[in-house]
Amino acid sequence: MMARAVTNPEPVLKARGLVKSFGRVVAMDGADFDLMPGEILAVIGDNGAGKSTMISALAGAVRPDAGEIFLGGEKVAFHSPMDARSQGIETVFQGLALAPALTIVDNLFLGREYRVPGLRGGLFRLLDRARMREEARKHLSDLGLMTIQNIDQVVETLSGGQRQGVAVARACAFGSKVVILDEPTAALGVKESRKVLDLIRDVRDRGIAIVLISHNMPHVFEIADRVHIHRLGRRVAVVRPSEMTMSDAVAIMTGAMEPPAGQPAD
Ligand SMILES: Nc1ncnc2c1ncn2[C@@H]1O[C@H](COP(=O)(O)OP(=O)(O)OP(=O)(O)O)[C@@H](O)[C@H]1O
Repeated sequence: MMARAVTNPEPVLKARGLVKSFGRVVAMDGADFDLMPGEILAVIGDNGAGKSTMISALAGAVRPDAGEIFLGGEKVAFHSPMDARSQGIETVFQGLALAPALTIVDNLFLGREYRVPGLRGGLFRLLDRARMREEARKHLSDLGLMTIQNIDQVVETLSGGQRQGVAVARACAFGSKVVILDEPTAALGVKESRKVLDLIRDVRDRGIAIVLISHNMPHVFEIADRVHIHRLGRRVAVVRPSEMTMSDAVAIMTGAMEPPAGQPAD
């Protein structure tokens, strides 16, 4: 009988030994990270554990002092968030990166507007509004966000959940491989959080790998495929919600409990 080949898929995004100090504070102290294709990976850790610093390094917003980052198996060095974005890593930073005074369409295409073809677009930078509106409508309806009736609505008139929805739609609309969401439900009520969680699952089901940083353990345990536990600047364990209770995960996070033997599994 032939042995069945067991191939571990290559992580979409991977980091090894990331280090970053801010003066005397060591925010990352040899942090490892693995995001597998098509998964929702939650990152949890106490305040100050270094989650944001690690995510910022993966998103091109922080330059690590040491360590390596691999995208699709290739070593990368991001020089800016735009650089990471152009290689397929979209990040919705905490507090949202939407411009409140602009419309939904304008926000979706902010920084990557379509120009009309020819001289009028090239020389005079004329925007191709019709194309942007058509695509905005398509992205929002693909993600089941057509409850937002009017794509010309100004973002500041939307509810918190709708805004988060637009930010997520924007992040996954542009051929991304990875979407990083920093506390996407932090400011939301129960109903709105639910919509955003459903949306995150939909995005995952469309094949985009998602990193979800959250302090909300019930949310994490509801939607994450795996949970990366961060403590004192590094990964101490990766667990599956189906195999560990929430209180044990929190105990590992705070140092009250040792991580399971053999952790973190590579
Ligand atoms: N730009 C900076 N300058 C100085 N110190 C920083 C900077 N960014 C982070 N730190 C410090 O690095 C450590 C890790 O911070 P970080 O924000 O990454 O943690 P966190 O796990 O995301 O915390 P929280 O859950 O509170 O957001 C903290 O001690 C923080 O004060």
